Amino acid sequence: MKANIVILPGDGIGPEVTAAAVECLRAVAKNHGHDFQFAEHLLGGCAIDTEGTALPESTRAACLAADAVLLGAVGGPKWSDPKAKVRPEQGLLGLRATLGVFANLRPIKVHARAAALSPLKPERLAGVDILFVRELTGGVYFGEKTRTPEAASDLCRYSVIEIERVLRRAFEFAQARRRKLTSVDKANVMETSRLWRETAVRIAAEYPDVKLEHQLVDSMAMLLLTRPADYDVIVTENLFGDILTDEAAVLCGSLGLPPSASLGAGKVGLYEPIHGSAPDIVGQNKANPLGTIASAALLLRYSLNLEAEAQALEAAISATLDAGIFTPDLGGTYSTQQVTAAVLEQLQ
Ligand SMILES: NC(=O)C1=CN([C@@H]2O[C@H](COP(=O)(O)OP(=O)(O)OC[C@H]3O[C@@H](n4cnc5c(N)ncnc54)[C@H](O)[C@@H]3O)[C@@H](O)[C@H]2O)C=CC1
Ligand SMILES: CC(C)CC(=O)C(=O)O
Ligand SMILES: [Mg+2]
Repeated sequence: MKANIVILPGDGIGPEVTAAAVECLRAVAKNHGHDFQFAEHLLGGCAIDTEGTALPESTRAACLAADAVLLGAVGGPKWSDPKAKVRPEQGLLGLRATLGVFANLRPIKVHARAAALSPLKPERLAGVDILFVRELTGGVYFGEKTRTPEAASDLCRYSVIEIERVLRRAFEFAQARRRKLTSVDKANVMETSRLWRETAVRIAAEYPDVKLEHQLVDSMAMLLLTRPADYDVIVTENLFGDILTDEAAVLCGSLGLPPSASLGAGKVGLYEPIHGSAPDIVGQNKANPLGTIASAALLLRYSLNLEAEAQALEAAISATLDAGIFTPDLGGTYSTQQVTAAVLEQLQ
């Protein structure tokens, strides 16, 4: 098949990990007789430096016209002055809104050898397989912001439509998995959460085969570490999902491992690792590329409908971890390029 894939390396370790994923996608294309065309564009701090804006019009247009978009990460200390007028993260939020990708899938799978590096006891990690569905285009990240010398505010707003559409996605994923859905909110305090919970109860009637439960976000943060194997699909709003999924990465052994797929009603999906630009390790050939390579596997699955190819890439990642070929975040001594070479070898 022919596919046009936009690559947004971004900032920090973004270019290192996207280069690794592109190599893997090229290998998959070669092995299976596909024609993937890659086009790189600017997003984030690198775009601010050259274009004065975090999401240039040329990037926006290229993403809208693509079959799929693969992103590294944006941001870093160079662009983090609190008084800065434009910020790299605005570019990423703008891209998510432009593509309308309201459902951010963040699968948390535990690979036994990598998870041995987790601070959690191995018996707690046995059988962990969670799919987070994080609402991605609403809530406090997108609400009105105010600032005076004395005070600041960020509005958290959700419409019923925004809540319904992401809940339906989550129920559908739960139907195809173990038929349990945990909806996470802060309904004891927040009005948006009360609307979220009310909507979840109403939508649940459409999915009688799925068991719905509610969990407050603060206790969820604790349960994720004490009883992680109890969860199947977890659906939550934007900010809670951002925080809980970085916490859940601890179950995997490193923030460098979990991938993500952001999907909406439109044709273009956005794929990115869940981590940020890791300024502390940039340019050292130390970044774990597996979260981005696994995001490329999700791209094959959800945007290109190439399930066998997605599975082949996931199996190559798994075999690399089986062999203990770890970057330093997993306690290893292998470089980004050596880990990528090991995945490529597994793909042969
Ligand atoms: N999607 C995106 O583009 C995101 C961007 N950011 C931005 O990234 C910048 C840094 O944020 P932080 O809070 O430091 O979060 P971070 O996720 O960049 O890094 C947190 C820690 O995890 C490590 N880490 C992250 N990814 C890794 C990988 N692939 N391999 C090995 N180690 C890895 C880093 O070295 C660091 O010690 C900020 O400007 C932030 O706004 C943060 C999260 C998401
Ligand atoms: C806007 C991003 C920096 C938010 C984030 O941390 C994420 O999506 O994981
Ligand atoms: Mg995050």
